[in-house]
Amino acid sequence: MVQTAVAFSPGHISGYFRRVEGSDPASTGSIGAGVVINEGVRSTVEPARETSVRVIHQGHAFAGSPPIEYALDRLGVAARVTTECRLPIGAGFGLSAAALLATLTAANELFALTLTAEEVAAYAHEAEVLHRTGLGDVAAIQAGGVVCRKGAGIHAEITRIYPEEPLYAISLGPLPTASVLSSPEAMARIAAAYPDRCPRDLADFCRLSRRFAESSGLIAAEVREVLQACDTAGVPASMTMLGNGVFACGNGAEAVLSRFGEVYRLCVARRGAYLIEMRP
Ligand SMILES: Nc1ncnc2c1ncn2[C@@H]1O[C@H](COP(=O)(O)OP(=O)(O)O)[C@@H](O)[C@H]1O
Ligand SMILES: CC(C)(COP(=O)(O)O)[C@@H](O)C(=O)O
Repeated sequence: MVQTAVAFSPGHISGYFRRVEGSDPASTGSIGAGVVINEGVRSTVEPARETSVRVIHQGHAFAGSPPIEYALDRLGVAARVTTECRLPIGAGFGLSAAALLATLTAANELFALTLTAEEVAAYAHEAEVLHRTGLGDVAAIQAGGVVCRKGAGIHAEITRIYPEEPLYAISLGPLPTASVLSSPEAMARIAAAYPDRCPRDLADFCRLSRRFAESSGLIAAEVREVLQACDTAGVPASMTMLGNGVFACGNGAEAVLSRFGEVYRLCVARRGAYLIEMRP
């Protein structure tokens, strides 16, 4: 009998977004653009009498993840879950969505729930919206690419391009997504800053994101310092939404960012969440 399922989901860097308020969680979300990245969350799921989640990041383990606990409950299953990631949590890399998608993808196989990938995404999206940990990340992560979401929710029209070039990112600390999504002032500035067009390529994505970040009022002093260094070096860069971090692309990006912290070299993901293995 199979006892363990392991799945992976890529993360997502949001560059710009606008909240869309629907009549229920399924129709609530955001429009906007972002990049699905090859780094994300690996989740190991085993059946258990009661659900528990262990989050492992850089050798440290933390207990609990309300969105995952909620989503497993919605599926009517109980499991012992271990998530692992290299990128920092709460830093705008869409890891809450990745953790949900990886865990639910594994749970679907482990418990033979026979959900389609869209149904898995629907449960993950609901958990994100209800816990205010994300709006458009799950919709984006359903497949890879530089993503432009033209409507809210997982069934919205989404265009994707797949550039080969890498992008680079650093984190200067967390910015809890719920704290921004719960602030009417911040949400009003964000709505007014929305650029209202899709990016043509990765450099265009960086530029549109930067214009949005500038008018959103979300740029903290330490993020500003990194962006200024990128400007001086002629490197297109912006802020990871929603985190105190910077992403940048093109020649020289890695060299500039490395002056401020550990640089993550990221590629544009080719696909969404997938099962890695089932083992006894
Ligand atoms: N790797 C992970 N494993 C399990 N839960 C996670 C993980 N990453 C985020 N979460 C959940 O999401 C919450 C943070 O959400 P958020 O600030 O949106 O992070 P991010 O910007 O990384 O998506 C965490 O408190 C936790 O409940
Ligand atoms: C920006 C955000 C609302 C949150 O993203 P994160 O902090 O990475 O969970 C995202 O879900 C979006 O709608 O674009």
